Amino acid sequence: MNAVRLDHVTKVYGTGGSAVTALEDVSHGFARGSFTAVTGQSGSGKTTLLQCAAGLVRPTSGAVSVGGDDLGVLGEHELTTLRRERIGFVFQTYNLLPALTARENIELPPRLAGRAAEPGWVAELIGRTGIAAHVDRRPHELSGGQQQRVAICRALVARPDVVFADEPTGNLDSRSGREILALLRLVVDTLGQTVIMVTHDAHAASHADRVLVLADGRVAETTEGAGPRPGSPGVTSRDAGDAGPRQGWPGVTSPAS
Ligand SMILES: Nc1ncnc2c1ncn2[C@@H]1O[C@H](COP(=O)(O)OP(=O)(O)OP(=O)(O)O)[C@@H](O)[C@H]1O
Repeated sequence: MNAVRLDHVTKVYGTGGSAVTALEDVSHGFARGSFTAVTGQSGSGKTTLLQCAAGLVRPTSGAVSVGGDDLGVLGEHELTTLRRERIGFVFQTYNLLPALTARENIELPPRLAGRAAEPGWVAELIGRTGIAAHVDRRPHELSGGQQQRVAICRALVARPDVVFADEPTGNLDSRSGREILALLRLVVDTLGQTVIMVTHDAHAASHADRVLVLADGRVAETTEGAGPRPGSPGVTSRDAGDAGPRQGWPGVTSPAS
């Protein structure tokens, strides 16, 4: 079962002589519970793919589905609702609201949808991402890595079908970047979450199960099974511990569990 599927997606910006084909006939299924990195040179179409897959940009032709629902038949209002309720976003620049505390930022998506956040789930996310001591602070009082953990909690709070991460480690030092990648890995392995991450960084891509390499708007290469699982040499217990609780999340206490 795919969380997200693109079928023959083409996106052309502009018309006539100034037309740019950013994506050309891209077909790909992103399996539920998988971690995919989308990589490729600048201008290869990574952001356009993410925006089409997330319903932010409509393809010129082809179809996109999220959780089995065809985005092409949805109006703007329905698309906005789908993005809010079924898609989580993590950005390079965190995009937290500066006037709100970390906790208020995390609880914002359900509030915007007119619902209260689930207290147990919020508490679990805060605990698991290791930010319990910081939740009453505002974003400017947090480090970049802490802000990105808050952003990951916010992305997960509505239990979305998929989380899109756009260069999530781009603004972080290498240690914080490693911790965030380990955390995204845990989110996939322990919550069964689907993560699609756009990145320039080959090291970041190596945390994924699958790497999609774009070139000139096409899928040039797909590499399977690149990502390390918790307990494997690629994800050290130190990385995983830094990303969350020392005991690990349920189901990741040992590689065999
Ligand atoms: N809104 C737009 N209008 C016109 N052309 C655009 C628009 N957005 C992207 N493009 C063009 O589409 C192509 C793909 O751009 P895209 O941003 O998807 O690539 P990218 O791989 O994400 O690049 P980068 O790594 O530099 O962010 C590029 O040639 C870009 O100039």
